[in-house]
Amino acid sequence: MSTVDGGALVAEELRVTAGEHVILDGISLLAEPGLVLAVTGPSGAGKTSLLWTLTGLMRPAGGTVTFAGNPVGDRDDAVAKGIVLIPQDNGVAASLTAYENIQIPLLVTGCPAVDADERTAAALDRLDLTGQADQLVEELSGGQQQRVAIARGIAMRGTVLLADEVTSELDAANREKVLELLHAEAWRGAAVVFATHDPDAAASCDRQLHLVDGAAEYIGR
Ligand SMILES: Nc1ncnc2c1ncn2[C@@H]1O[C@H](COP(=O)(O)OP(=O)(O)OP(=O)(O)O)[C@@H](O)[C@H]1O
Repeated sequence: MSTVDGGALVAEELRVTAGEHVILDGISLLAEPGLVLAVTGPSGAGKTSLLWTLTGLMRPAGGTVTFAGNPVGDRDDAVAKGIVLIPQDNGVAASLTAYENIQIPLLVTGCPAVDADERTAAALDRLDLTGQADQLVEELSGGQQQRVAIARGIAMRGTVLLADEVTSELDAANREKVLELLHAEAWRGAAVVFATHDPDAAASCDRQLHLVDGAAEYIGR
């Protein structure tokens, strides 16, 4: 398994708005390499908005996001810094195969073809999807599609992995497997942030940032 020379992802005093609506106010976050940070909170608490802000998809109205001490700008800048997002809606292309959904982003980000093939096969294997490699994503179940999205995110081998509700459609066995994979990503050296509704899943993480009414508190060490 390759490792990354990761830095910390740090958000300070984030204020995130949508028009007049204040989604997050004064949120600070530390995601350290080697650890899995759970972001919890009720539906609408702002978990997705927080992850989108960390990866440059939403621009904060106030506050800062830095990686390894350098400001995170737009999405392209976040990608260049190795900040990988597995989105809540999976974001997989229905008309491509499972294999293509993982391989193409690797090729687009400059991974040599031989390495892309090796990483794609390995990621499919880790999610028990080798048998579905050549199936179109639209032919897969919701849980299988979610696992393709996770395989794609893991194959990117990011410095930071932001995983948004990635166990919501999985059975208990697959949920356990995915939690193990998130911890394996941290052991590889990534800083992992996992947004979840699931208290048991959150309890398995190293630390928990709980969002309520746009504010946050840390639970755990
Ligand atoms: N583009 C937007 N325009 C207006 N309101 C928005 C926008 N994006 C998010 N919101 C609002 O911000 C709040 C937080 O939404 P967000 O999706 O971040 O919450 P969440 O904690 O991820 O919720 P869930 O657990 O249901 O996915 C919600 O009230 C939502 O309606």
